[in-house]
Amino acid sequence: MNYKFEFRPYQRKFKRPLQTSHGTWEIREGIILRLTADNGKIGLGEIAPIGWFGSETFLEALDYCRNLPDVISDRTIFSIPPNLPACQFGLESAWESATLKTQFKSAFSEDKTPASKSNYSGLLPGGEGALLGRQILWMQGYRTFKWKIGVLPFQREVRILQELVLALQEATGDQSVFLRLDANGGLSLTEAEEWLQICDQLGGIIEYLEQPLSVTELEAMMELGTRFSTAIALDESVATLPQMQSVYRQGWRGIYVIKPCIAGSPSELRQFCNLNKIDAVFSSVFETEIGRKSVLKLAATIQNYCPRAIGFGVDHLLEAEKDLELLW
Ligand SMILES: O=C(O)CCC(=O)C1=CC=C[C@@H](O)[C@@H]1C(=O)O
Ligand SMILES: [Mg+2]
Repeated sequence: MNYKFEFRPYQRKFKRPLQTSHGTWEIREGIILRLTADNGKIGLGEIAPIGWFGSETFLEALDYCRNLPDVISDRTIFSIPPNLPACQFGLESAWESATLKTQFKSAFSEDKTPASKSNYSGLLPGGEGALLGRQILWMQGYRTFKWKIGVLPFQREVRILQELVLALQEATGDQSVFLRLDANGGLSLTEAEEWLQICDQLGGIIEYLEQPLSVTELEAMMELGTRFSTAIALDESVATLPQMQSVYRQGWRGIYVIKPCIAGSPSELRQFCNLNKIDAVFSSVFETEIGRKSVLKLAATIQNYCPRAIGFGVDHLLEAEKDLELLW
């Protein structure tokens, strides 16, 4: 089958530059795709790369799209090179929505009601902003929160964490509340041990410590996992499907924070998760609702994907989305 191929680059500003231990991120650049099948059916998809996180760069993705012909075949879509995982995800997702009839009932509803937010994890502002940010997200219905650490000096962050946990414990009635800490690979082994020691003393409210060490320290993170009760989750170490497969082969059976939009082929990702019963938490890359819809569709087909909140509580950090229909 052949498809008319159209694409439109977009930009979306963060309200405040996103601080991580990789640096600051001010503008999310991506590409919206439209495939029109011979029978007139249309499929939308999104390419939302994060070069510094492990996928191709935005410019590499744009260059790839510019070199595609106006009409592309199934063969082209399923032979995108593995060094372009965000392109693989975007094009295959658009193909799925232009060809597959399956509707899906996602466990993660898209409506903005507080109840639906309980299945989502809300990303808190870095540093002291987390305290006010938590109150705002709490009122919106979130009960799982993520906070980036390794941004301020250790002692200051520990003090903020203690205030955050106290506020959460006071606010919590009978509902379970979780806090995720994300170090973006920026801690030393000693700092990671100190953080895990503190987490273990907080009585289970810390769901996991995400990517405490750099991607080259898998063995050290596996060893940490045997010494502390707080779970460790890999993120940068499993940014793409080849990395997930390599880490699984090396014996990682802990949590995989999966960013489907930059991981690669959705069908191969589905197979990897279902075959290996991966303890997965799907995570946003600050894509638009087109990319998010593709991810929710994928999450609905991952058998044991449900118990953990999905890391898509990020919209509040970005400027309002432009109406993507106006791109055409
Ligand atoms: O995973 C989430 O809950 C939200 C998304 C998120 O935290 C991230 C998205 C993209 C890059 C990073 O800044 C960050 C992460 O490291 O997980
Ligand atoms: Mg992370």
